[in-house]
Order: sequence, then structure tokens, then C-alpha cells
Amino acid sequence: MVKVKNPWHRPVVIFLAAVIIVGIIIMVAISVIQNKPLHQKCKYGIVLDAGSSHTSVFIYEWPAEKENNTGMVRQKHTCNVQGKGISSYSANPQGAGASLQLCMEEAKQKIPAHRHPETPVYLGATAGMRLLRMENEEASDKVLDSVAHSLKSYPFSYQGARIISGQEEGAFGWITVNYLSKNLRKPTGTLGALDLGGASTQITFVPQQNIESYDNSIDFRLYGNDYHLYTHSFLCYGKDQALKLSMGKKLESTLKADKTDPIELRDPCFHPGYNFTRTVPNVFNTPCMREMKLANETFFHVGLGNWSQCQQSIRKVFNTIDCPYSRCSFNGVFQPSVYGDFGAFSAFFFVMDFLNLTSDTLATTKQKLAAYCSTPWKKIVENHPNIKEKYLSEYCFSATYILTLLEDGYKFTSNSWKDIRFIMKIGDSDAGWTLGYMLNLTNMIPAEAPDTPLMPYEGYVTFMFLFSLLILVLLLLVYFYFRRSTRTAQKDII
Ligand SMILES: Nc1ccn([C@@H]2O[C@H](COP(=O)(O)OP(=O)(O)O)[C@@H](O)[C@H]2O)c(=O)n1
Ligand SMILES: [Ca+2]
Repeated sequence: MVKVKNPWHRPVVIFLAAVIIVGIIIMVAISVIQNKPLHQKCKYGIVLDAGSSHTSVFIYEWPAEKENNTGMVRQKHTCNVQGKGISSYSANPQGAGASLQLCMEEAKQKIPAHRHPETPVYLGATAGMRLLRMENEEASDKVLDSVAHSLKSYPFSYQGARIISGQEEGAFGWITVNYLSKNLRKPTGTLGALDLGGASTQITFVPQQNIESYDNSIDFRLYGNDYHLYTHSFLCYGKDQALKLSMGKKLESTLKADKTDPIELRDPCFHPGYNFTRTVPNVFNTPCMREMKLANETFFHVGLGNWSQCQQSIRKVFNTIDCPYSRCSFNGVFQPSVYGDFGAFSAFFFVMDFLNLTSDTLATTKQKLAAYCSTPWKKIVENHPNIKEKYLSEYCFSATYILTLLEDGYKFTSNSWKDIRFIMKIGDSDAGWTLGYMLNLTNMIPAEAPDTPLMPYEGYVTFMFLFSLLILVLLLLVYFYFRRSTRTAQKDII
């Protein structure tokens, strides 16, 4: 028996296999490290939404190396400032700045200290401050100075405190919902935006028809796509101001019909059994209405709980007769037909969600709301002992106002009603104008699409892993094949 030994081939194969495996591991490790730092570096931004009813502080966060990709910015934290909106500090402007302290201290805790100096902070004030500016410009300037002074005292990068326009509020709300829905880099349609505040309401969408009025048209180029938007903001048509408009009209007609003392305002939008004493200036203290010559007179606000009469009374705050264009929403404002899906957020969501009316047909919504409005006030209070009576008493009015605004104002039909999605958040982030505002001011939405890698990061890692595995299996197969054929050759020789 002659045994032929090949003294070199087995160690060589093992050595080669080891080198290749180690090579692959190093290659994968390097590509992982190169594409994604081990510790994700985040950047931050702060936006204060100074609304008519309250101020909220939003902290946003995004991975530092991906800031130009759609959908990468997320809401890290929100803080609700105690007390009312900044416009309520007109008689005590210092109080406006001081009111922000607790939430700004919280922001200091939430954002890593080494990022503070580069973190931009913006304050945008909306309809409450627009109204204050109309009423008393000096007072509104003092309030803005006060909040600016307060924000500058923090270690962040202060970028300004200003009253944003209604067009900006509408357009940035639209950018937010479409950015969060990742609609902006896809050929698919976009989501219209419906925002209901306390003092104004906005409608923004990509229409199919021509926009006949210059004021309602906004053009954007985002990620290489052109968007031609219709937007309008109705000042005084937020739900709190609309309540004043509507009560004012009812009070006027009550006074015309019957001058008896005491004045009793019989209101179909409030529950049966509801009875509160109010003063006339309490209803008329707004630039949205001309003053009534009834200084300090009190009246009884008495609920009737009749939904259809309530809707009739609300219709009176919309002028749907005069229209200088081919078509209008109301008050002579041009509006093309609503088109596509809509996200309805802020008070649209809060009110409809509270009443469990976010997913019914228009007809069912009306039926359920009619039943709710006719529920006695005593029962409503019993069912919700933890909610402030002021808020609780207004849901029937607010929801009826929402239906009337959407149907009679914006001309949604029972068919297009199902295109409205009542939403509060998309993913982790609230729907609202603040995110869009920050994305715009930090240039995080480029006009042209940024260069994209051939493969997304996750796909790349998976690909590398599977590819390495394949090479390994092939190597093993070759090794075993080689070993078997050597053994067979050895046997043959034996
Ligand atoms: N949980 C909440 C929070 C706010 N809201 C209402 O949502 C509206 C928010 O308006 P806002 O303060 O943003 O006012 P604008 O300046 O946007 O008109 C107010 O009418 C609040 O009463 C609500 O109904 N439920
Ligand atoms: Ca708002």
C-alpha cells in the first residue's frame, strides 16, 4: 500500500477560508460603521405654538446625517404652557414671557446640553395675536417683546418670535401632514389639511380647478416636485370666536323681538336644563363683532338642546350669498371644489373624538349629534364629572359648527365626507403648522431631491449579510467537494 500524502493542500484551504471569512466580517463591519455611526447623532429644534387659547412647546428630533430625507424629523416632546394664550396678557405683557418658563426649563432637560447652542427656537403666534394686533397694536408688540426676551434667556439659538400669517398657518399645516405621511417624494396624491383653532380655521389642498384669487394661491417646489396649493384662513371662524359670533347674532335677535327684563337668550346649541348668567361684554369683547350698546348688562343663557335649530342659527354666521368668483366657500372667499383626502386636526379632532364621531357617515354623525345635543345638561355633567363645565357645555355647539363649516362652508358632501380623516397625530408627531414651519426655516425640505443611495441603509446591510453568507456556503461546498475528490483519488491509488 502506497499512501500519497498532499502535505500542503489542507492547511492552505483552511488558511484561505479563514482569510476570506475574516475579510468578509471586516468588510461588513466597516460598511456598517461607515454608514451609521454607532451612536446615532441627533439634532433638535424647538417651536412654540402661541395659539389663541394656549401655548404649546414642541421639541423635534432628527438624525443629524439624514436631515434632508422626508419623514425623518419626529416630535420628541411637547409641553403645554400653564394658563391661557399669550394674547390674554395684553394688560400684563411681562406675564406672557414668564408663562413660558416651566416648559422652557423642561426643554433644557430634554435636549442634551452640548446641543443647546445649536438648537433653534422659534415662536409663532396665530389668530389670538392677529386679533390683539387689530385691536391694540402696541399691546401686541409688548406681548411679543416679552416672549422674545424670555426665550433669549435660554441657552438655545433664538430665531425669532412673530405673528405668522393665515396663509403660512395653512401652508405649513399642509407641509406637516404630507411630510409625516411621506407623500412628498412619491408620485401619489397629497393630503389636504383642515385646521380648526379657537380664533381661526384653515383649509389647504391641491385643487383640480384653477385658483381665481391670487391671495389663496401658494406655490412650492419640494424634493423636485411642484405643488400648486389653494389655502385660506378664516379669521374669527375658530370655534371660540364662532361661538361668540353665533351668540351675538342670537342675542341681537332676542333683543329685537323682546325687550323684557331680564334678557333670556334661549340657545338651541346648549343642552336642555343649562342655565348660566352672563354679561354682554363677555360675549362681545372681540374685534370679530361690532360692539353692542348694552354695556355690562347681564342675560340668562338658557339651553334648548335642539340640533337642527342650532344648525340653522350657525348658518347665519356664514354669508353664502355674495360671491365675486365662479364659486365661493363663504363670505365672498374663492374656493375650488374640495378634492382628494383630507386630514382634519386640532379642534376638528378634539371635538369629534370626544363625541366618538370620527368614523361615521355624515347622516349617522348628524343623528348621533342630534341625540347628544338633546341630552339633559344634568346627565351630561354626571357622565363627565372630571371635565370643566365650560368645555363640557360647548361640545354640542362645537360639533354642530364643525358639521356646518365643512358642509355649508367648504362644500363637503355626504360622499366626500368619507375623505375626511379626523387625526391628532401621524406617527409620533402632532398634526399642526409647527413642524412644517421649522422644516421650512431650517431648510430641511430641499427644492430638489437630494441624491439618494442606490439602496436604503437597512437594505444594504441585509444585502451584505446575505451575500457574505452565500460566499461562505459556496466556500464550504468547494472545500467538501475538494476533500471528497482527494479522498477518492487516495482510495484509487491504494
Ligand atoms: N384638548 C383640547 C385642546 C384644545 N382644544 C381647543 O382647540 C382650539 C385650539 O385653538 P388655538 O389655541 O390653537 O387657537 P388658534 O390661534 O389656532 O385659533 C381651542 O378652541 C381649544 O379650546 C380642545 O378642544 N381640546
Ligand atoms: Ca392653532
